[in-house]
Amino acid sequence: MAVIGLIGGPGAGKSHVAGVLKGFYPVALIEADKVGHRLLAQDPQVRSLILSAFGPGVLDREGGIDRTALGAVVFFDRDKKETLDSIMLPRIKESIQKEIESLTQADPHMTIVVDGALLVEAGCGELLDNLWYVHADASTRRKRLVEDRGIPPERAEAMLKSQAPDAFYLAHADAVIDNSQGRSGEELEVEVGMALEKLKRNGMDD
Ligand SMILES: CC(C)(COP(=O)(O)OP(=O)(O)OC[C@H]1O[C@@H](n2cnc3c(N)ncnc32)[C@H](O)[C@@H]1O)[C@@H](O)C(=O)NCCC(=O)NCCS
Ligand SMILES: Nc1ncnc2c1ncn2[C@@H]1O[C@H](COP(=O)(O)OP(=O)(O)OP(=O)(O)O)[C@@H](O)[C@H]1O
Repeated sequence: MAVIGLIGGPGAGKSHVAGVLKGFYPVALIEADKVGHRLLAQDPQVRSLILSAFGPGVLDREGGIDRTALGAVVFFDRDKKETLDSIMLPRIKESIQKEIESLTQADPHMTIVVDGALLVEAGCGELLDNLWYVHADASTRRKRLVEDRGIPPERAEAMLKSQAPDAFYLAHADAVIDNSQGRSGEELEVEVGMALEKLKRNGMDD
């Protein structure tokens, strides 16, 4: 059994690498973004804290949290992003921990992959056996966010600026997966396979 965390900036390709892993190996996937979306949509305490911190401008017509509006506030203002992080990250960690526990109970030998940009900031390091930094240069990431994901350029730029620099990720990573533009699918698959092999050799997947 091993729990692998995938970290990296927006557009680096964490979800893409998670997809490669899931396509080739029997792994369970936990997506931290989806955990956050669920909390925003379903947790009344989260809704109330967000409303107090950011005001009614971040609500949609039905009274739910409008993620586009909330992103427009926090990606452009460091203090507000810190406020959002203080509300979300401890709860995201708690949900991920519960999910890991229930997956492990169902199958103690399961390999679990957790995809999340802010796993280190959320204190999830202690839940993970191995942390992989998915890396792509800033211009590739910018291009992917704008062209592949349809995010407006100013918002993509603000998202890139609101995350930690390369040095932070490198300082915490056990392995680096290079997902730059121009790498072939086969190269990426080999690199992912090698990182898994290394984990096995180090006896972390028992
Ligand atoms: C800010 C929100 C409302 C924007 O929603 P939206 O649907 O537009 O974006 P989405 O959730 O798909 O996030 C896209 C990417 O933005 C980056 N990102 C998200 N939240 C943050 C943050 N607080 N700080 C820095 N980058 C972030 C991540 O790389 C993420 O993959 C949303 O991302 C959110 O609720 N963030 C807080 C939850 C969180 O911390 N998620 C990361 C879990 S590790
Ligand atoms: N190696 C690749 N080849 C082709 N397309 C890729 C590759 N890696 C990522 N992409 C595309 O780039 C976009 C961003 O990738 P992805 O969603 O995996 O990034 P992410 O790191 O999970 O981003 P975020 O933190 O914003 O969730 C997606 O549309 C994805 O399909």
